[in-house]
Amino acid sequence: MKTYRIATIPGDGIGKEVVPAGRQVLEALAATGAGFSFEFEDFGWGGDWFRAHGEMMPANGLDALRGKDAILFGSAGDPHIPDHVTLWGLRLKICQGFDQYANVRPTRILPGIDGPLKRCKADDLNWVIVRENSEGEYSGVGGRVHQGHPIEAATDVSIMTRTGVERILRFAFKLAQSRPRKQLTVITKSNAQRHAMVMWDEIAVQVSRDFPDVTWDKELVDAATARMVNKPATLDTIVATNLHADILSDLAAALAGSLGIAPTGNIDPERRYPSMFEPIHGSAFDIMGKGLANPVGTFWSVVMLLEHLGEHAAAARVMQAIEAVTADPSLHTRDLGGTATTAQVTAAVCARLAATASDRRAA
Ligand SMILES: NC(=O)C1=CN([C@@H]2O[C@H](COP(=O)(O)OP(=O)(O)OC[C@H]3O[C@@H](n4cnc5c(N)ncnc54)[C@H](O)[C@@H]3O)[C@@H](O)[C@H]2O)C=CC1
Ligand SMILES: CC(=O)C(=O)O
Ligand SMILES: [K+]
Ligand SMILES: [Mn+2]
Repeated sequence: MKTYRIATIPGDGIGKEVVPAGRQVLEALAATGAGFSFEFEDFGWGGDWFRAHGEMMPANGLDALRGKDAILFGSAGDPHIPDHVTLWGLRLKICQGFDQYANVRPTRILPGIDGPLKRCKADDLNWVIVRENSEGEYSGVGGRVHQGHPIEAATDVSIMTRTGVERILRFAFKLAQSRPRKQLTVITKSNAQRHAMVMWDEIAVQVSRDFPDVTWDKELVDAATARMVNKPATLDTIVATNLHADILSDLAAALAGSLGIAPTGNIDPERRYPSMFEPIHGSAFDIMGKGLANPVGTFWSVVMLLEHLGEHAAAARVMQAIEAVTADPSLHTRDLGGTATTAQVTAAVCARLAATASDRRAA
């Protein structure tokens, strides 16, 4: 029987609640005759590790992850440590260290969930946002001088390389091609940002020639927000820069009902390194430690993890279990207007997996 080696990194805040819940779902899946097993290794990196060791993860931490089949991540962000220290010290260190350049963020309105758009039917909103995850606005290039003086200056330089832009556009065209509508929207800001974003548009034209069956269009990012709200059905696969897609995907999640539902994969498409799966949300300081976190974003990330491992039947089973649970309003957490706890939703998804396993045995 195949055993997958999975690293779990809960990190901070509600990451410590939703990652153990995600692991429970994977264990329930394996226990119900999935035909494979998991070997988990948990890493206690994050804010607590920082307080003890002065760094968010060990300097050689990537070496401990390198041999894993996948990583399940929670969140980096601690109320008592600056956000740029926590994010760069953990999540971005892993994403950049393992060149996980494609950040894939699907959004759908799951059964039973009441989205905020009154004219949007559930079927009208079915998107995958592809976020460039290695460079652009989050290259980490820049500096700060004369701190505290009137002449203080600071820069965050956005770096776009032809290699980086071409590989993410190629990934996005390929993903669009694999979806039924074969439709891609390339989002930039190439009116105001007249260098790198113009290069991005030009490379899009070049890459599109290799995908003649994909219908594609361009949208500026400001107009794209309005289109997401007013004409959601005109979008399918979307590709955008690191910053733009970060923002658009939180909007997408909210339009589909809650930030707590949305999943993501930080993917190395070439499979040189392990890929990392996480809910798109952060540490949620306002609800951490209360058992209120919606674990669905993590469970859907687990589905993406299973897809990445090639376990398509198991992925479909977990997705069906999630949808059966969202369809029941008594199992909605507070962000969805319900009263269920993280533990109750997790137990319900695990029970559903057990039930479908016995259905399969009976069949
Ligand atoms: N991938 C990562 O590691 C990320 C880390 N962060 C970090 O997290 C910290 C907090 O960031 P915020 O901007 O407040 O964003 P956030 O995503 O943590 O929270 C925004 C709002 O959404 C709610 N929310 C988020 N996830 C939820 C869930 N699963 N269930 C129910 N409600 C949920 C929160 O309660 C809060 O009201 C910061 O340190 C930030 O840097 C933020 C985003 C991603
Ligand atoms: C850091 C962050 O906001 C994200 O990865 O979505
Ligand atoms: K996260
Ligand atoms: Mn974000």
